[in-house]
Amino acid sequence: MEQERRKKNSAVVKKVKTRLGERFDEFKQLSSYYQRDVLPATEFVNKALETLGGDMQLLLELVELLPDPDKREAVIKCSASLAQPSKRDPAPRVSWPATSPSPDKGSWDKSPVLDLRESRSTSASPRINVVWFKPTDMRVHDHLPMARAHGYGDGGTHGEPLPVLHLFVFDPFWFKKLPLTGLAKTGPIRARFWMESVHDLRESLRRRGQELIIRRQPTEQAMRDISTQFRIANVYAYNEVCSEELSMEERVRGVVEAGGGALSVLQGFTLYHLEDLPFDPLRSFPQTYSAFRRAVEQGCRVRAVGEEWPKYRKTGHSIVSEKGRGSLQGTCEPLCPAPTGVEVGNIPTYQELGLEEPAPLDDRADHIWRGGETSALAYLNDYFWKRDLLRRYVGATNTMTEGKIAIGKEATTKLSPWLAHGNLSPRLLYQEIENYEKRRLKNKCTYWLKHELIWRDFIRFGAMAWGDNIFKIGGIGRQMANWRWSRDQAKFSRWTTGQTGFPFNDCFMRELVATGYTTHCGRECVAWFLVRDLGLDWRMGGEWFEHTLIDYEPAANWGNWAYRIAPTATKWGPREGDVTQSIEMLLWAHKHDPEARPEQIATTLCDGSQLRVYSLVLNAKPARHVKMWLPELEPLPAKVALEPWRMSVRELSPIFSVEWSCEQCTYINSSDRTECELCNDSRPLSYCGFNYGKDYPMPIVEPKITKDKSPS
Ligand SMILES: Cc1cc2nc3c(=O)[nH]c(=O)nc-3n(C[C@H](O)[C@H](O)[C@H](O)COP(=O)(O)OP(=O)(O)OC[C@H]3O[C@@H](n4cnc5c(N)ncnc54)[C@H](O)[C@@H]3O)c2cc1C
Repeated sequence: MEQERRKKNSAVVKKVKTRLGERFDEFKQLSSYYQRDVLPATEFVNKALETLGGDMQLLLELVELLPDPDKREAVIKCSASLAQPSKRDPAPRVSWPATSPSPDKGSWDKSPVLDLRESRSTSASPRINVVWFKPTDMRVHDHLPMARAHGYGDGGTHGEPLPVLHLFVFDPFWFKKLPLTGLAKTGPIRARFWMESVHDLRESLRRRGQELIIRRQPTEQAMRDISTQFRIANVYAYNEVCSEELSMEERVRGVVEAGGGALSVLQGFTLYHLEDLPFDPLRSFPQTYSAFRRAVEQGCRVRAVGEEWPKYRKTGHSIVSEKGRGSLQGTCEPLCPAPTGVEVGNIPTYQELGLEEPAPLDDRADHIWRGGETSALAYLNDYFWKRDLLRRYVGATNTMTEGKIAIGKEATTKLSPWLAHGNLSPRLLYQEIENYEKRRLKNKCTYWLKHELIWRDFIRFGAMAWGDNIFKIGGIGRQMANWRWSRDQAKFSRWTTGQTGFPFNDCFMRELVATGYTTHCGRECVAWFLVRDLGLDWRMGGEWFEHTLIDYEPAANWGNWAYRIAPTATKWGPREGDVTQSIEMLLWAHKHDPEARPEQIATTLCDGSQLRVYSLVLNAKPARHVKMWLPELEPLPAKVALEPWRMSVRELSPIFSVEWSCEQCTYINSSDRTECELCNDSRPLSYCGFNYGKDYPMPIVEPKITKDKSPS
């Protein structure tokens, strides 16, 4: 009997689906609310009729699809009474949009404005829940605040079903000027990524019959405005760890509580849950990354993705991998209705945000990122499953394994912009690594990606433990306050524009400006150079990164500067009488590039320090990275492109190994030279059309040159 019913139903579904197209999905959504008791029978019938264009016959046919016989019967009764209009229930308190707003085409600024009612919240105003999305959680998968707002509590229980308003605010806070440099907190490249992410989130919600309400004003003001129209029962949001964001949270809490509601702040962003940590991050945070890693690896588990959502929990489909369903369907359904009568709001223009429109991303970029969960998941699928790159992943912070080079398009995942904006949940990424390990291969590379996510957690929980010290000149242990810091604007400007005359700095800085990204190795090179060699206030570097990075996240940026860069750089030098020390990078390059021979780089090593500064020069043999971002150095042999001062320092000869042959000074040792470069008193500063000092600047500080010192 039941089998027959199912057979009949699937025939009905097939027929009606073709006829109704998108409206069938709407109907399905409505019936899921009805089955979950979010909608009473009368309201379900009213809305279903609207969706079906008033076709009662069709409705009765579709009602047969409902599995629960009581629910079917209630609808049939209700439809009969609806035949007499006078008996219809009064209009529901919270109404629905007749159809989901159609996705914006072309410009995403033209989102429709729904009926805006000027009203003051009263006890009769509709009660709603709010999901407060932030720039760090722009997705629908594995989103705890969304689950809670839609009535899913711990263990998947069903809470009070209220209409849910989804909110994203372009708060002017994110675009205000930074104190030392006067730069906008968010630069144009990251702003574009945000806009794309917001657009994607809005589309994703619309596909679920929801709407993303967008505002451009202080967040607490946005909340206040909403509370003049609705009674806000609960605002659900992810937690913050840095002080300015926490202050914003407190202001929002004030507004919500004044209206009789509550702000529920839920733990997220990290791989591990705060409550699962085997130590109290505020009282006994591990002193070092290694201690942190050992503690979490031994003492806590990673919670499952989206365990709050019954449908997702039940099917357990991968939303990424080839063997799973590969779509977001079921990750966060069914949902409560959206309130209507709200101005939906547009995504602002660059001009409205006070920014210049950015040029398209430079095609030399490691990746042309597009913001949003859709592209994040597609990219992840591509990296893991289609191109199968995880098996040879190197990892951002993998600096100790000789021969490993963390520069290059495939050496690291390039997921940071999506992780930083919450387009991708770290738990989902972790789950996918485990899938990969089960299905394809488990090796050091697959582990290393988990290790990087632990780094990410260390820095984020660290920001809780270290507090505002990560923004202060003295740093985490306040040990750097009295170091000789400078704020020399001319030096800073040469650093930011990639004109210091040190290719290992300049290539990464130019890449950063053009793309919003450079590898971890690049970030460490330029950051160390700023502190150790230029002696500039490290917070100026921090601000530059904050403005420029496409993957900026406050804890990750300031935490890395305060924990990793500034203390190490000031500990090791420069000491009295020292000149540039970051040349150590060349030593590191040697260790990592099997093709670099000691004698090729031994001439420009720093003096003694074992500090390992990485592999800038990676791809050292052809100096690929340097030449890609500093095309003016293209005519130079690789060794000279990496250290152009070889052209001007007699002790560094032979500068060009190619064609060199002067034992007793008669040979023209390179193509355009008329005299031996060693024996010639006026050493030429041009080579194959390259004019040193004109095409590329002389070094901003003197390179430290230690002749004939081989790396240990
Ligand atoms: C001075 C400085 C500032 C930085 N600022 C940021 C920032 O604002 N936002 C940011 O996401 N990363 C920052 N990093 C960390 C790191 O450089 C980038 O996360 C990494 O380069 C991103 O490339 P990927 O996604 O290919 O890395 P992968 O090697 O693929 O790593 C996977 C993920 O692990 C995380 N991760 C890896 N290393 C770190 C780390 N040291 N700290 C925090 N997370 C890490 C990132 O989310 C990254 O996407 C900074 C590093 C330094 C030295």
